[in-house]
Amino acid sequence: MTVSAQSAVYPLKAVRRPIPRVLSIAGSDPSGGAGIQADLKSIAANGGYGMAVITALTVQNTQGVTAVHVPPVEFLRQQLDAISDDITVDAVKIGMLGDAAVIHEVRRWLGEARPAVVVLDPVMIATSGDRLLAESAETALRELLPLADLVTPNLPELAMLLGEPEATDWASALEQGKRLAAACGNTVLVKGGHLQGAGCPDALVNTGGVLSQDVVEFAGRRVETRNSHGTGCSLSSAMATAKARLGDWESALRVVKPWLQEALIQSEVLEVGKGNGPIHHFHALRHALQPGDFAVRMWDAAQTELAAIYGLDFIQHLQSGGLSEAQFSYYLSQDAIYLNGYSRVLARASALAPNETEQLFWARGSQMCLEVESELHRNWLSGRQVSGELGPVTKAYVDHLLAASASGSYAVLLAAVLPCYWLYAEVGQQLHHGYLQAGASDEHPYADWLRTYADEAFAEATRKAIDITDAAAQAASPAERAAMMEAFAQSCRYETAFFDAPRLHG
Ligand SMILES: Nc1ncnc2c1ncn2[C@@H]1O[C@H](COP(=O)(O)OP(=O)(O)O)[C@@H](O)[C@H]1O
Ligand SMILES: Cc1ncc(COP(=O)(O)O)c(N)n1
Repeated sequence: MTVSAQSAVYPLKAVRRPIPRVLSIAGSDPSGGAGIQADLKSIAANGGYGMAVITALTVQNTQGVTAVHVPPVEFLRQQLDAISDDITVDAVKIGMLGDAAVIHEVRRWLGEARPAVVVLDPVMIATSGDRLLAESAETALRELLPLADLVTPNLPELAMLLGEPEATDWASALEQGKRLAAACGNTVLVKGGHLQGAGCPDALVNTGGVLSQDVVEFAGRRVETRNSHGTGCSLSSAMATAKARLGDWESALRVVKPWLQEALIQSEVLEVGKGNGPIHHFHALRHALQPGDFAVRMWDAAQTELAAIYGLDFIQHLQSGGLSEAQFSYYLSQDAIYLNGYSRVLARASALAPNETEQLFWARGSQMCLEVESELHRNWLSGRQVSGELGPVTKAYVDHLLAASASGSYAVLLAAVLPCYWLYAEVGQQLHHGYLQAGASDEHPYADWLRTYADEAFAEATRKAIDITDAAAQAASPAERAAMMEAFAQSCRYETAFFDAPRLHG
């Protein structure tokens, strides 16, 4: 009994490879949007292991091709043989071939290596209009077509291969596709990219009964973009990969077409070149957060509140010395109450910390809060008339921190406690700087207080707290990160409210 690749129980149409080894035989585009550079990205983005044998070098950017260099064909032979002598090639994509000698060499190799899947993108002219295949090589290219399982011409190439005028509507493009498929005995992917209109269809065409119908159409929306450099290269290498992974052309195009459409939609973010830019092959990849990224996001989020804090009467009057004694006393008394609650929350961060270093850091922070609290009572509040009653903003801020500590997420709790370090250190440094700029007068009514602000040890602790929170964000899930930003932003708002509370409640 021979083992068939087709299972009677499960509709497998061919042996499928989870990570197919896909070889691109194509030209190089140094700008990275087309040719082997696009192929390797496309193969990887579609789940394959990419390899590349270079047929030709181009001098190219998004604006066009200015020169082509075809290396000695003997060297091409060595590259091809080196691959097939060592590696099982599950699929091959053939792109720019340059001239007839290259085509003959690739033809020889295909005959010997007999890869399971061969996709031929009959590249002749680049999107920019520049020739990528010598005119004299067109006949050799036509003769190569029957060796491919799938041919992916664009409409001008389809017309040239048939020796007919270019199709200007979808129906005649499909008719041409059928004629080419019948002539070559393989499957043709007819592409609608060069037509006008809101739609951008593609179709698989085979008149030999290989597909579920002779013509299988895949509708698609046309993306309004100039970034179409390398779409044909990317499509053909993605199809080679997806065919080896999924087993049949229809399943392959069903996943590749939406991928390509999204790559066109998201191409704008790349900002590559002044001409026809590349598509975004890795649009589906969520980039891992790099160290420092989340700190930058938090800093950006804090800017509105920082500006609001600097604009507050309390801060401006504290700086100028015009702040009323009653408001300053209210601020100090609420600070003492707040620090007691904050100390408990930092103790909770210490309890949740994943390692001893962080455990110790937050425990020290917690202890420091209690020390500053008693210092406030001893040196600042003892001689003042203050009620010591819990104010509404202090209560709301501490409740918010307690809620964050009850969330059970270390990362969310850190995001909630961070503004008290960061914004306080920032505002404190600005106030201290302003005090020094104004001459650091001993006559300033709040001179003693302003001098305490330039505490390098607190600035250092703040930097450490930012780094720890940033690292926690890297380890967090996207949902947890969103909760972190929310908790951080809310604490920033409470920082502003805390500085404004003496005006309202003092
Ligand atoms: N503006 C567009 N919007 C959506 N898909 C497009 C667009 N331009 C091209 N495509 C798709 O890109 C692939 C390549 O098409 P095409 O531009 O016709 O070939 P080539 O890049 O070889 O000239 C096809 O799948 C086509 O449908
Ligand atoms: C090296 C090389 N190969 C192929 C193309 C075609 O690109 P497109 O996919 O835009 O038709 C190109 N511009 N450069």
